[in-house]
Amino acid sequence: MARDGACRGGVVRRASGRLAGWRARGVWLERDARSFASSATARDGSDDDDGDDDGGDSASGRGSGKSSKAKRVTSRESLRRLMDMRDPAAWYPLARSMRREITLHVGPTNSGKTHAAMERLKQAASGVYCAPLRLLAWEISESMNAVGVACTLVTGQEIREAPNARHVSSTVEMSDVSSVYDCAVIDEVQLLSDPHRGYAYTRALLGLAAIELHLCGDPRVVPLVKKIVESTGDLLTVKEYERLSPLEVSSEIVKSVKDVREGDALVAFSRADVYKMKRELEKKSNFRACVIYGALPPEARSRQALLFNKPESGYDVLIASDAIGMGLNLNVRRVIFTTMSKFDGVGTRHLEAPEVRQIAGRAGRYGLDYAGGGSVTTMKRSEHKILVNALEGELKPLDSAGIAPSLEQVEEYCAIHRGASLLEALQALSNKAKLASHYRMRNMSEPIAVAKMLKKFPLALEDQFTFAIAPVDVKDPMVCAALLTFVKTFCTHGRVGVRLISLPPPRTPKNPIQLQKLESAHKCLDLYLWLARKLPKAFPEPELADAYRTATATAISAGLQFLSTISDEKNGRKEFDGDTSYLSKSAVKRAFNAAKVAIENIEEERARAGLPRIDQAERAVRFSDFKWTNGGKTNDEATKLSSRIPKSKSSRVSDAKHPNDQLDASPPPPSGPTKKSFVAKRSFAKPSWL
Ligand SMILES: Nc1ncnc2c1ncn2[C@@H]1O[C@H](COP(=O)(O)OP(=O)(O)OP(=O)(O)O)[C@@H](O)[C@H]1O
Repeated sequence: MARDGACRGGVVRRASGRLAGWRARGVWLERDARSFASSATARDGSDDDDGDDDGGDSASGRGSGKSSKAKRVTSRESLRRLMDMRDPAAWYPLARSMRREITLHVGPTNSGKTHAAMERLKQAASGVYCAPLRLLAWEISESMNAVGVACTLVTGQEIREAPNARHVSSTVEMSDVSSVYDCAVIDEVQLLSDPHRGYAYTRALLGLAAIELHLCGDPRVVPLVKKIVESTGDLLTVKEYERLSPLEVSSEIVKSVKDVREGDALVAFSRADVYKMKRELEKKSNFRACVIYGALPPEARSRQALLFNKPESGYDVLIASDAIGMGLNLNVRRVIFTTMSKFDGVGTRHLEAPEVRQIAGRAGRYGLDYAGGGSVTTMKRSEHKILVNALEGELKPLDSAGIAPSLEQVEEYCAIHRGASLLEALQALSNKAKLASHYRMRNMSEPIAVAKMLKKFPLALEDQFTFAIAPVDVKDPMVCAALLTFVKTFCTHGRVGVRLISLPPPRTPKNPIQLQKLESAHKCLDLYLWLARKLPKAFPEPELADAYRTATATAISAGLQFLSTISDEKNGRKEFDGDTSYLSKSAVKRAFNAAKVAIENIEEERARAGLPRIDQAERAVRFSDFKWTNGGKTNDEATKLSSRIPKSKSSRVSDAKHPNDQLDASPPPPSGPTKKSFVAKRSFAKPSWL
């Protein structure tokens, strides 16, 4: 209880040094809180084991039997407590020491609920905005800074500090539950129920220590939030909103791309379909199309949105996947569903009503050109009825919020079951934990699949856990290969250079295949940056990775512009006279040159410090032991990992929730390669692949 007292004292004193909170204390409080519930007993139990081994009991068979029975009882009790996750609210003592005023803003898309919450946030002396996407976290930090509210950006990959900032814009996974804020906003709170990311929303909702907490989401979330708030003892007010501009279902079916008009957004559900539609449109009409889909880096998505929104850009039509459903303010007149079905990793299914509403709601955005009224329709007459039903019917309320096992719980499980692996711990915690009826365990198929692959590596438990929860697009073999390369190099050298990733040449991509390679490279660099934040000593080149990432995103954006098959003459528009400097071929070259300069600077610094050149050793791994790409063929192990992810119904990943958006996964584990990892390395035999 002494620790509890310390936490509570911290509230009154008001936490200082918020960024330090992320870096050092973010996990501590959760760990601390859980220890009230369970860890003490577990630790005591294992200490007893040691005592018994060299104690007098060994001389007496009877005494020893009694003591091992006692140990078994203690272990069972520890396990029972560990598996009892019915009250996650108790994991956040700082937030529990307050009576927060929670306002739940609910309404359809484009009803001004986020706007209302953001107005409160701007007025507060200190605050935090928790975004569902990195793109949105960036946009909010920029818009806050633009109106004079200094706001720092925190995502899984980067921290951009604004001088004297008392406001923070972060992705929900990175929300800081260890500091006290005057105001906090959680956007798109209905994602509480998302099978993959819901746990991060639960953590933010239960853990944010904000005097005023604003939740924005769709009305389906009301009963669930009420239920959760019952357990926290906070004050809850629900505010309902109506759409600010009308949205009608148009009876006009868009039978072919010839019927497409300026301001239309065509929605398809795969990258291939997006490009197919773009080719067809540009062949048969005078329109040029922007594209937006989940695998595009946030910067590229934002630039495509900018081109589409600017009337003089020559890009009048948008072709997008369901990635447009969230986070972009798009000047859309009409949303056209090219299909009402999508492949979700298991099979082809009809779109669910909430998905349809989220996407359709992009038309007629308040404050933009078509605010007078947006419309929505389909390309197939047979699917029009599905659209109408999806928009008109009652929606089922959400009934459960996500929860995920933490590193501390995994460690505790392994302490109780001596010798248990990460895989066993994850499987047991995700299958056997006892939860209240309004919580459900996060879909663990991806971390479990990665944990299986990691079993053969000599890693400490904590490092294994970090790699297992790393945000990896498991559908992309190049990214899976990058993860394996990183793990292997980490085990052999303890230090991982960014140039292990074979970057495509600094050229504007000429076709969707070249573009796809750049997209994959961008995801690998994102992964490196994420790991660099968790294990900074082992991944020492975040600046370099960031320089490459910027260059790659620039090349992708330029590629998207130059991929248009339609000429300016045919388009009848003059060149976009806005800021296109970042899109030109020379800008791409400049960005790649900046990356080269960054490499040289890093090497010079290392030479001055008497350190060996980075990567000499890592290069050896890359060229001999591990071909992660070879003439376009991907590494076998990576393909295996990619194919091992069970395609269960619950593992559906909508393109709107593309792993690119999820690159912040899970709360940050303590940073730096742990001492334990090196202890572990020494105690393991040389791995067979060396
Ligand atoms: N009172 C207002 N004054 C000016 N602009 C507003 C106001 N309310 C909303 N807006 C603008 O209307 C648009 C939609 O608002 P907002 O994003 O808050 O809606 P929302 O209900 O959160 O929708 P979504 O869930 O689709 O993001 C935004 O561009 C926002 O800036």
